[in-house]
Formats: sequence, C-alpha cells, structure tokens
Amino acid sequence: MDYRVLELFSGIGGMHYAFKYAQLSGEVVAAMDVNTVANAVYAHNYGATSVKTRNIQSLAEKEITKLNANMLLMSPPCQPHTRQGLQRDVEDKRSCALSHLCLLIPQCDTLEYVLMENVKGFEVSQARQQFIEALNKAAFHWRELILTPTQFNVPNTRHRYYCIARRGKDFDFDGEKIWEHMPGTKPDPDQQSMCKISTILESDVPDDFLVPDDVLSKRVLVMDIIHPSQCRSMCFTKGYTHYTEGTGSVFTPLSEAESHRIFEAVKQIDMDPNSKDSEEAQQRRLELLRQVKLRYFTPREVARLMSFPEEFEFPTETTNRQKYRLLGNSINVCVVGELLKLLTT
Ligand SMILES: C[S@@+](CC[C@H](N)C(=O)[O-])C[C@H]1O[C@@H](n2cnc3c(N)ncnc32)[C@H](O)[C@@H]1O
Repeated sequence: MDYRVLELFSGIGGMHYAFKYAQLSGEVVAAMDVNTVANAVYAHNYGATSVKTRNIQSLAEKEITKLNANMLLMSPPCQPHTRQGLQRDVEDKRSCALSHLCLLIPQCDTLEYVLMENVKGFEVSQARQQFIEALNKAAFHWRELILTPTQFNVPNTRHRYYCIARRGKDFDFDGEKIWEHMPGTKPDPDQQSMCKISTILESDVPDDFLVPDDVLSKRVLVMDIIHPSQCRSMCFTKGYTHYTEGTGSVFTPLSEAESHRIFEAVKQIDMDPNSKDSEEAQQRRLELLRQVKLRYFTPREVARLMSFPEEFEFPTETTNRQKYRLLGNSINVCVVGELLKLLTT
C-alpha cells in the first residue's frame, strides 16, 4: 500500500522521520504548522514545498480529499493538558484546532489511518473524549497507549499518550485498556539492553554548554545529573537550559564515585552555619562545583535522545534556544516509528 501522509502540527518533522523509520512506502503529501521557525527547520530537511505555514483551524475537508491523504499523523499542542498548565482542556484556545479536526475526520472518506501523540494526562481530558467520538463516528478501530522511549532501549524518559486508529481491520490486541507497554512485548523492569548515555555524546563539546556559575551556585542541588555509564536521562522540554528544574538532565564526564566525592565536600561546606555569609567559603564551594564540569546536553545530543537520525540538521540561523524549544516540543521518532509499524500491520 502507498501511504499518503498528512502531517499536521508538523513542527520540525518528527512524524516525517517516524514515517521513514517505519520504512513504509509512500510520502508525506503535506505538512502544516503555524510556527515559521519550525517550518524553516522542516524545509531545510525536506524542501520548502512540503511544508505550509498554515493555521489548521482553517483546514477544510475538500483539501484533505484533494490531497487524497489516507494517513493522518499529528501531535496537537499539549499545553491545554500539561500537568504544569492550567488544564483548561477544550476551553483553551489552543484546543480549537484539534476540536476542528474532530469535526473534519468523519467527513474525510480518504482517511484510513490516524496516529495522534499528546502528553500524558490527555487520556482523561474532554479533548480526548471529543477525539474518540470523532473516530467512532468515522468507523475507526482505535487503541490507546502510554509509552516511553526507555521501553525501546533509548535512554530517555518521555511518557506520552498515543492513539492509533484505522478503518477496516480491527487490532488484534485488547481495546479495553490503555496499554502501558508495546502489545506483544513483555515489560522489562531490568532494562538490560538499554543504551548507555555515552553512546549519544558528541566529542569536543565547546565550553558554551557548561552550566554557568550562577546556576551552579544556586541550582545545582535540583539538577538531574547524568554520568557517562548511566542509561537514562529525563524528559527534555522546551524550557531546557532556560529553566533548571524539571526541563531535562545535565551531564558530567566524571564517574559517579568522583562526583559523589565532590558533592560530599560541598555538603560539608553547606552544613557549616557560617558558610552562607562567608565569601571565601562560597568561592571554595563554587570551585568544587566547577570540578564536576557540568554541562547541558547539546541540541545534537538531545536530538539523538529523541531518536532523530544523524541526517537531521538545523539551519545555521537557528539559535540554540530555538533548537531546544523545537526539540522539546517534538516527538520520539523511534516510539512513533514502532507505533506506525503496529498501526499498519
Ligand atoms: C507538540 S508540537 C508538534 C511538534 C512536531 N510533531 C515535531 O515533531 O516537531 C505542536 C505544534 O503545533 C503547532 N500549532 C499549534 N497550533 C496550531 C494551529 N492552530 N495550526 C497549525 N499549527 C499549530 C505549533 O506551532 C507546534 O509546532
């Protein structure tokens, strides 16, 4: 079968890479997003003709039919549903595009396959309810899953909600529950075959990526620090490097034992009641912390943790801040690629 993919909320094209990963025949017939910075990255990798700067709220059934799109891949904005957000759900204007699509889907006879990604939490939203109703109305069979790249030996945690849906043949796994691992695989609590973080590192990373002194002094204790022999990292979000807490891990080239020794010495200083007001003690503390050589993961390393292929590039004009924002908003290519295989077999 030749798939004709409509990629909506396309960002930097994570879904397009997932489609390639799954080695399905066919092409992405159109990609659409309102973000011109993301679209420039998309065009840099796939050519300008494939991506349109477009508000999805204005998409019409006729256009989808004219494109003869039979597969819809999308990761709509997650802010209405994130735990950190206000969870205004369908009341949030960023939900409008998805609500609009829920009206369109039952009208689009060409569509046979749908894959949607969203944040964990979406499964209990009203938006999810709307979406499932649209799929039912259009006679799709559907399944829901919450998966993370660590289940695919990628050393990055990113729990995300996925819904896969198709017309015609039903799935041969239970539809009464939300799957928390890939159907047909066993959950592997030991994760023996997980890649080490050292396998995704760039060599000769410039000092620009070192965690600055002020962040080191004030925020080091809330950082999630990863050593080369570890097999994990936390979810990278769009605020990475800008906000410290909960936006992604940082890296030290030191072994766990070496950095533990340094943090013990820092702890000793912190336990001394006079150290807080002593400039000399604070300077000693900072010098100790500098020895940990903490740095941010580079955009290339974050892209690798999101399973983007090496051929993926940013245009030279994209700033690091923009790269982190775009990657933080994107998807894990391997997880979606595996789901596409599941969807199409
Ligand atoms: C979660 S991100 C999707 C990222 C994408 N899958 C990727 O791989 O980079 C959501 C995207 O939806 C876009 N977006 C939000 N509202 C939109 C709308 N009404 N029309 C078009 N794009 C929209 C944002 O600009 C953002 O790029």
